[in-house]
Amino acid sequence: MIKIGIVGGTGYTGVELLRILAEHPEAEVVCITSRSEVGMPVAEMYTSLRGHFDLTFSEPDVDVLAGCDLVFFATPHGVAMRMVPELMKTGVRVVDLSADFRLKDLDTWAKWYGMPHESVKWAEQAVYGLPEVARDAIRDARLVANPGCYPTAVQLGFLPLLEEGLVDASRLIADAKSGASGGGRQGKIGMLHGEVGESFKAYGASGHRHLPEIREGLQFVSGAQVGLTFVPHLVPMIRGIEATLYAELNDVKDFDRLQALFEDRYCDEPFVDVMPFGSHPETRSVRGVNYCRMALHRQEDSNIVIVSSVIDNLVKGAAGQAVQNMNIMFGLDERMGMSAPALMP
Ligand SMILES: NC(=O)C1=CN([C@@H]2O[C@H](COP(=O)(O)OP(=O)(O)OC[C@H]3O[C@@H](n4cnc5c(N)ncnc54)[C@H](OP(=O)(O)O)[C@@H]3O)[C@@H](O)[C@H]2O)C=CC1
Ligand SMILES: CC(=O)N[C@@H](CCC(=O)OP(=O)(O)O)C(=O)O
Repeated sequence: MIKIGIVGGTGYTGVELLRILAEHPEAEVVCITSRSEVGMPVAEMYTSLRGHFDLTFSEPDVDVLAGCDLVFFATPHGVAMRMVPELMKTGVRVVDLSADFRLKDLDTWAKWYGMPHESVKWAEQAVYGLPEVARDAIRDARLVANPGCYPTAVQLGFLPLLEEGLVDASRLIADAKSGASGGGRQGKIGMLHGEVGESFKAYGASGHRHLPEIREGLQFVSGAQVGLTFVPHLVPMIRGIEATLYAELNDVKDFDRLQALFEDRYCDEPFVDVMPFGSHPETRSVRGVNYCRMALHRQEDSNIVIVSSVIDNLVKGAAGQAVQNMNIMFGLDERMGMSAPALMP
């Protein structure tokens, strides 16, 4: 059994990790931390986990975490980069769900996250954990930077187009919408039901911290400079992201082969589902599961490719992708612990 530690176990991604790992046949959670709930039984705080875990929350402590094979950080930005250097000395492997190790350009990281990076060495060594791009590197990684939620939905949708150089990479548009659980569990006025319910708004339209992450990832696969307009929106639902993506084909004749291109690119990917041309993927079709489901569209004889891509922000956008990465790192079947279909309706 892989001995697992979770730092930040009371948050939304922490409890989602527990939900997935409860059914994982090769993983045992031995340590789960929360500074505010020390001594509280996990199953008392999250009654959905009654009968699954006999664990209590403890203080984050590197000496205790050192007894694990793998530690997940499900903490706000800035926490992992301070604990990882000490933890790495013990031989533990890490999957960080925060953004601390996602960017290679640390000046850009400091600009968007409002603090200097404190672990340059591990930022260099971390592997950006999008399995559909970096599976081989993830297998041997000591530290995996789990991609962000919007970046997962957006990159997977654009990937085949950019890898083949079929579109103008300087004029990409991503119009993305997220449920409120994307903002985490800590109290923020903007996330209250009275603020989010029966309302719908764009935010971060003049710049969001996921913009440089998406751009860096897409530049890596395309080998070209990427120009991206990315606008996130908050919708009155709890889970789910839908990203509508727009790209201009260099040669309009390529439209005829796009569906086959997407199907071929993802045919061996256990968690990417390319739907028939013209379908409309729904966020509820991925609720609670690790899938990215997508479909292609074209309006009349336009040269604009439209891709609609959906994920559950807490699963393929966070905890599920983190477990997928763990499975790869430990040589397990990537689907292990995540084979059930989504809840419907
Ligand atoms: N929500 C989402 O959809 C997604 C989130 N992420 C990222 O995952 C990370 C976790 O997100 P989420 O679960 O939503 O966050 P939450 O705010 O819901 O939970 C944060 C957790 O971290 C703990 N924590 C806070 N500060 C510290 C600290 N200084 N040291 C140790 N533990 C701390 C908290 O417990 P306590 O304060 O008691 O210690 C809590 O358990 C974030 O970086 C987020 O950006 C990534 C993709 C999607
Ligand atoms: C709806 C909402 O507020 N979403 C969050 C993004 C989700 C997240 O947690 O960000 P990371 O993927 O970088 O960790 C936001 O816009 O800040």
